[in-house]
Amino acid sequence: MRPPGFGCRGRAPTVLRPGRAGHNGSVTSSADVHRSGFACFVGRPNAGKSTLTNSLVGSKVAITSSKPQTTRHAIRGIVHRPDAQLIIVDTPGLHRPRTLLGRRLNDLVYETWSEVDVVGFCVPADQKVGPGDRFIAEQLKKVARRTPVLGIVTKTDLVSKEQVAQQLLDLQQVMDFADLVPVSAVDSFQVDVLADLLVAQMPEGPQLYPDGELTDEPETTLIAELIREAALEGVRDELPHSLAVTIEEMIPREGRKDLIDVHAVLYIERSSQKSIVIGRGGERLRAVGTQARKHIQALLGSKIYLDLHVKVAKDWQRDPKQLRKLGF
Ligand SMILES: Nc1nc2c(ncn2[C@@H]2O[C@H](COP(=O)(O)OP(=O)(O)OP(=O)(O)O)[C@@H](O)[C@H]2O)c(=O)[nH]1
Repeated sequence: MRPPGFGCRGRAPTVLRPGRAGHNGSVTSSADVHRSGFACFVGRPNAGKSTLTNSLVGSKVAITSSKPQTTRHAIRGIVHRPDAQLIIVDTPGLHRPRTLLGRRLNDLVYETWSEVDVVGFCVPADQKVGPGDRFIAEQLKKVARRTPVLGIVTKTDLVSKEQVAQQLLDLQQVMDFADLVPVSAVDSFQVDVLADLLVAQMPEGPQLYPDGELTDEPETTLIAELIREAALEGVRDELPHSLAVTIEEMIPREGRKDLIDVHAVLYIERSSQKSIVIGRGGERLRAVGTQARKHIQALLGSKIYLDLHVKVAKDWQRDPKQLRKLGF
């Protein structure tokens, strides 16, 4: 269920910024104001958007991986602060679509941009600002009149201070930003500053989610994503895009209060991919299960038995019926 306000841009136009003069000339201190709203991060695949979301939220809600285009769902992380509630929508990396899945992912990105209060454009510090970034900037300019865009240089821990400064200058060339900020999610450098900048763009508003809630994604979606994340580790280039995970069943074990049975299916596109996912004597699949189980148990706060099956859904990325079945 969407909380009130999401997707509604018709909110009070006069938003008092903390410490800034309002229309009546009075200065509003941040202590007087509670803000709430939505933010999303955009950027090339692998720019560090999911990791930044997790760092801001302080918990693993979006899956991260060194494989590009890992994120497929608009998972929202929620940042709770005394003065604000910031809901972060994690979008897939924008790219030139080659398949039906690719086009659907891009549509999801554009839809999200028009619904949020602020967009953070992420560019990694260790890669030159390039055609991919300029492509995104061109698309962002279309929404920038309505939605403020922050320029975020990510992964600053990977380069020198001088390179960070140069990257900020280079990023500034591609479009006008409401603000520019360098961050590192890995060593938490300036993540709090970024949170302040995002919150400053939120309208005044009440808390939209209860205290302690970190995401409104269904638990099964998070669990499926954790399994996919584990399965992505160490697989070769073309396979990541062929993997999809569904949770078929999740039930408490009869007579056991402390154990949940989770039955999941890992889909691939071709039977030739089966041996890669399963590994010799089932070795790889077992390792995937062990890693996923660890994260799922942490998420649920309960022991689980994870039953993983591998099935072939032939060319599912190009088949509308199968895409629907897999939740896209
Ligand atoms: N050193 C360093 N690595 C980072 C940082 N943030 C992310 N990474 C790494 O960069 C890779 C990509 O990070 P993600 O957060 O998955 O990137 P993403 O932009 O969400 O990627 P997509 O889902 O493909 O769009 C992972 O290997 C992360 O561990 C950072 O601040 N410092």
